[in-house]
Amino acid sequence: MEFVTRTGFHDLNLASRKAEEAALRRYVAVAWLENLVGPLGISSQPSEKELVSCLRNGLILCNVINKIHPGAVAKVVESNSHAQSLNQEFQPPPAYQYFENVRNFLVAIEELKLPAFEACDLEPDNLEAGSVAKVVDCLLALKSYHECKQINCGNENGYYKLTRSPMVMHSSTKIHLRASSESCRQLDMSAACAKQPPANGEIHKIEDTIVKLLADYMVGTKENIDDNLLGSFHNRNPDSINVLRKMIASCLEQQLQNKIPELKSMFKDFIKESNGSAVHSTSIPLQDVSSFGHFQGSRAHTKKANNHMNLLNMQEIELSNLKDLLSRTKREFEDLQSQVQKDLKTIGSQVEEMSIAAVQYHKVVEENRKLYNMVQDLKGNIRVFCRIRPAFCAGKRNVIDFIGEDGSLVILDPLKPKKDGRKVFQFNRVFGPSATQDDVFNDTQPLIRSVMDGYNVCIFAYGQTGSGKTYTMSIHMV
Ligand SMILES: Nc1ncnc2c1ncn2[C@@H]1O[C@H](COP(=O)(O)OP(=O)(O)OP(=O)(O)O)[C@@H](O)[C@H]1O
Repeated sequence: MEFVTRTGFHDLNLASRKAEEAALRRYVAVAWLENLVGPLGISSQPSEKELVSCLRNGLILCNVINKIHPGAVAKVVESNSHAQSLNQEFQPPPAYQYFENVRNFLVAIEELKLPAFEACDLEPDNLEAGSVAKVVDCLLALKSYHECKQINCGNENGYYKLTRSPMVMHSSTKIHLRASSESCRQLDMSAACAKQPPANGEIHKIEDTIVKLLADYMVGTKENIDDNLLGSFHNRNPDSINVLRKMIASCLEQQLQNKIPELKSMFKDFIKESNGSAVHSTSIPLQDVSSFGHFQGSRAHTKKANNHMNLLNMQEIELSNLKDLLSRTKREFEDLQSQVQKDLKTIGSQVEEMSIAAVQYHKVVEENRKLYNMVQDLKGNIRVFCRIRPAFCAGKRNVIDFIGEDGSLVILDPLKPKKDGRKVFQFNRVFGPSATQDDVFNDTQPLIRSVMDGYNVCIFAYGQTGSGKTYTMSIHMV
């Protein structure tokens, strides 16, 4: 039950452990390459970039595979500066070498059914997470293939083990997956495995899948397993099955998190939201195979929760915007209110001033009216005007002797002697034959205003027939 005690994948040092393991694998690969093709011109413990720069031109790769499998790469594009480039690790090789040699190497690797990588994984300036690991995997697989080939004395169909961890090689209890026992299923990554189909039936397929995952996990995490475990699994031993469950669940979780890096942060957020406290995502117990379903469900739930959180955040932002708008509107409304009150006050004072002015105006008007009528009175309550009609016959004698501005009128009777024939009359005003209707109206108009002011006024005309009474009293429209 050593596995159970070593399944601490969730501790926070997982990343450093992985980096350490990757570095060890890289050193083993470099040591093997140097052993095979001589000094590479890099340190025995190179960085990822150093290793990739060294392998980038493809010469070393082609030489290695040709040593293991002569003729695997028929034509290696040599460079004059090959030796030099080996020593100068960062000198970029010509592009055609890079592409041709690396491409030929990868074709040969695929023909040997070994795990390959992509040409772009050898780009030292664009190293992606896991790209160098793929290169190292390929080299170690080639190494295993080589060792297997040596053990089987050139029998290319012999099985070889894909070493994932250098520590496995040094382990005293390393797995012998190559065992040909009938009771144990063989874990074979080579073409030979493909040539040996698994046992018939669905159950065997599932078993194969589980065993592959198990082995992958065990090798990858430096765990080990005794030969009895697979047998126990076949015998439905509950303990063994439980161990397998835990390992597979953990393995799947790890692989998922590696493939979907953002899953970790999503898990963190989800757990924070759910529990209200920060819990590391790797602390989520995935105890059995069914946990994977739960994990997937949790992922969907996390996505949903994230969507809800985003929605909630957006609504909170909108709410705060609305609050700001409301407070701004309130302030504007208050400003408007105070402004309106000020305006009302101003208008009130203006109205008050106007009403005072109006009262004063009325007083003045009243006073003016009184004074006006007083003037009318002083002019005389009874006024007598005399209007002389123009003569109709030109040949008739004129009896008007004199018309004074002060209202005096002198008449001369031609039939009587001069002294007796002269008659003098006094009126308020005398309108001569040439006076117009307007002249008469101008003198009458003030009386009409007195009528409007409430005074009684009477205007009448007196005279003999045809003297012009109706004509004078009528309004003459010009
Ligand atoms: N100032 C004047 N200028 C020109 N024509 C006048 C004037 N006054 C009166 N007449 C004319 O004299 C004529 C007689 O005038 P009017 O009818 O007004 O007289 P009357 O005094 O009213 O007569 P009655 O007493 O018979 O009614 C009219 O044809 C009128 O047009």
